[in-house]
Amino acid sequence: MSGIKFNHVSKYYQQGANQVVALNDVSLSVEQGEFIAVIGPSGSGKSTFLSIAGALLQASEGEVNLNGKVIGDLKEKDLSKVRLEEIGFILQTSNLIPYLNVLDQLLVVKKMAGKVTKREKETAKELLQNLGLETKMKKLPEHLSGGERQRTAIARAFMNNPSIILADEPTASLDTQRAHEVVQLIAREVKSRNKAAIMVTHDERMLKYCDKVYRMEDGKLKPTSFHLENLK
Ligand SMILES: Nc1ncnc2c1ncn2[C@@H]1O[C@H](COP(=O)(O)OP(=O)(O)OP(=O)(O)O)[C@@H](O)[C@H]1O
Repeated sequence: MSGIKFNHVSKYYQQGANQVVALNDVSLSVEQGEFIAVIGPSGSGKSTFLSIAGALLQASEGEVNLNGKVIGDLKEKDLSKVRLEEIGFILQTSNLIPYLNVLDQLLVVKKMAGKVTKREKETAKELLQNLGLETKMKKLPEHLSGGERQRTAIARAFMNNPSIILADEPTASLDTQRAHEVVQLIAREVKSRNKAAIMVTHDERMLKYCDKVYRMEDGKLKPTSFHLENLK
């Protein structure tokens, strides 16, 4: 199978003598070509959920399947490979490297792994062009607007053509117009290239771009009664 599947996943944290139940028996499947949103109050378990989906954190119980691989069965080396090759992370702040220009932000991982091929450079340029950054390729992050920085981070997340996209509050630092643009870009990538995407958001205006909306409450994930059709 491709995409993400959570099968009765729970996560517990030990806090002194107490055990915090951050995820409580979560089951969910996100198929290729599907864009889902997770909303919910602070502390409800959204970050924990996304970290487990991104193989950054292991579940305490249950099984997580990413593109047919059971994450709990993989060694750290294989987990790193999955993160690098199969998952594109888009975070709240763009986390760009201050001394690299926009083009190099996309190529830095390739550079570290060896030599950047002509083809890879072309791919990076095409991506930046698609995201409206063609005139910004040689600019450093400090000379970009918040929206341009976030679009650079998105281009970077798409660089490896990951089949899974995980976005944690991707619109938090953006104005309304940029926020819509950024989420539309994610939706477009999901639909045109058949990816599976999960977005954690507080921004209800962005839900209309998603296929399904779930609400996290006290570690439980439930489908919401948001009427997406009405939002469109
Ligand atoms: N490393 C940790 N150790 C102990 N408890 C933790 C840890 N990380 C999270 N928690 C607890 O687990 C619960 C879920 O936290 P989580 O960060 O997943 O929620 P969230 O919905 O992402 O919150 P927010 O919207 O504020 O980011 C909270 O009660 C939190 O205090």
